[in-house]
Amino acid sequence: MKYVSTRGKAPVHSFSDILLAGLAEDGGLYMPESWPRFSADEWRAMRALPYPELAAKIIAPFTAGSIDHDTLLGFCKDAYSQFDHAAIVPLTQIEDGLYVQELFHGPTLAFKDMALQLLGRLFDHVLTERDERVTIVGATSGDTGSAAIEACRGRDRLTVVILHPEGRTSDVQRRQMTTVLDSNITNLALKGTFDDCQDMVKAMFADAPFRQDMRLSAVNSINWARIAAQIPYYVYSALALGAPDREVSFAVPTGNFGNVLAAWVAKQMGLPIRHLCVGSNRNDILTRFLDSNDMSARQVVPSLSPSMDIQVSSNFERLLFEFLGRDAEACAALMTGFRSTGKMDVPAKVWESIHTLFSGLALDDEETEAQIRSVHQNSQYLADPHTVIGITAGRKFREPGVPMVAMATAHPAKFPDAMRAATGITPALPPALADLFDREERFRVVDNELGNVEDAVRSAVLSNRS
Ligand SMILES: Cc1ncc(COP(=O)(O)O)c(C=O)c1O
Ligand SMILES: N[C@@H](CCOP(=O)(O)O)C(=O)O
Repeated sequence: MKYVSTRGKAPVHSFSDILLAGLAEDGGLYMPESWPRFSADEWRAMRALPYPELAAKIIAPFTAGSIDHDTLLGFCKDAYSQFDHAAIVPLTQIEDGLYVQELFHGPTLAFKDMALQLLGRLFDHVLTERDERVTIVGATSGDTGSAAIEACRGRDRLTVVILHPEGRTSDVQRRQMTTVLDSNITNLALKGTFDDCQDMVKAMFADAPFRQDMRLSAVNSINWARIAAQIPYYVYSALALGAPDREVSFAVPTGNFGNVLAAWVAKQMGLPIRHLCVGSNRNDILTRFLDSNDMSARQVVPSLSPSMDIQVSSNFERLLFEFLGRDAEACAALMTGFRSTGKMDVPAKVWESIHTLFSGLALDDEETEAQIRSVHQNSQYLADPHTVIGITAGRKFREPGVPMVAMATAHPAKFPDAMRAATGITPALPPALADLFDREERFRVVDNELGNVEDAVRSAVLSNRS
């Protein structure tokens, strides 16, 4: 498979190249040149596959030409071997027509493990083949950071620098990152929001000499490999609920738009997905856009679902590119305009076709807390503050005869204060994390200033190599 940039001014690359590059040189995001498709018979034949085999089948067309199927299968088996549920991504019915699919059975208790456990292995493989090293710079609002750290710790071809917004993650989320003391891991607490962290990562990529010198790479969902590895769980639940002989809808709590984008890709690949419902907190730019074509960024406000405290959703660019008929020039113009004005005028026709497939629902903190309580009381299901937003969106948009699957993106133990306030229950951390609050923490607070952050990245690389 070859990959093109959404801004049309970067060279076409192979999977291995874009895995290491992360972001395209023209500031755009990589997209596959074409969509692989499976026939109804091919989907049916996948119904009996264990999750790692299903994952390898779905991801293989995207790695074709770079990584062969058997090698990929080995990585998938290994990546999902340490998940704490036999089904890896178990599906539970909580109401009539409404299901929850749990994506948090990996080592760091959030859906990010689904892709990052695989990415760590892919990075190692490609870097060993090429005898190279890279520096991963990542931005996190709480979950990507720990999943990336866990997947990459101790890998000597990788130096990892993660930026989190100071004081804006839960304590559990912060400690899951800052208590990992391996020499290839550095945590920076940026004085700012997640959007500032993500902007900082993009600014480092835009500094061509620095990018080259440090051999920068990415673990956020700007890296296409993240999206590819998030597709299989949609296939898994759709097949379990009757696809390809029945349509299925999904409800996804959304921030950077990477998770729901993977569902949309599954539809491009021929999976009969009827409707995609997006849930957000008060940082509701995406749901405002879906409701009324209002794509205007506001100040990021802290919420009970900190991982979704995001206003600039990177992966929206990929959707836009596709709905603009892959017109890279138009896409680049809209994205640069958005960057400079904080507002995007999406052509009405484009908005209408997106709106036909996607719907959005935003909940404020009070509603989120009330929904956690009500789902627990009515269905005996303990949903974390992100998951419950997806469940509520799914409930609103479900249609008779079409199963609605809400994605459970994080374990409730990551947000003990919110869970206790809503239900009186403090979910326990699993045994592997039971001593999290006794562990030593290491991180540096940095100003939101490019030079400072680049210096910190440089010294992380030097100290990891010495
Ligand atoms: C727990 C949780 N739920 C939902 C989201 C939103 O997912 P996405 O950014 O892929 O839209 C995130 C962060 O990305 C998350 O960590
Ligand atoms: N919610 C994320 C933010 C980054 O999203 P990503 O999927 O692009 O890595 C987080 O928890 O860090």
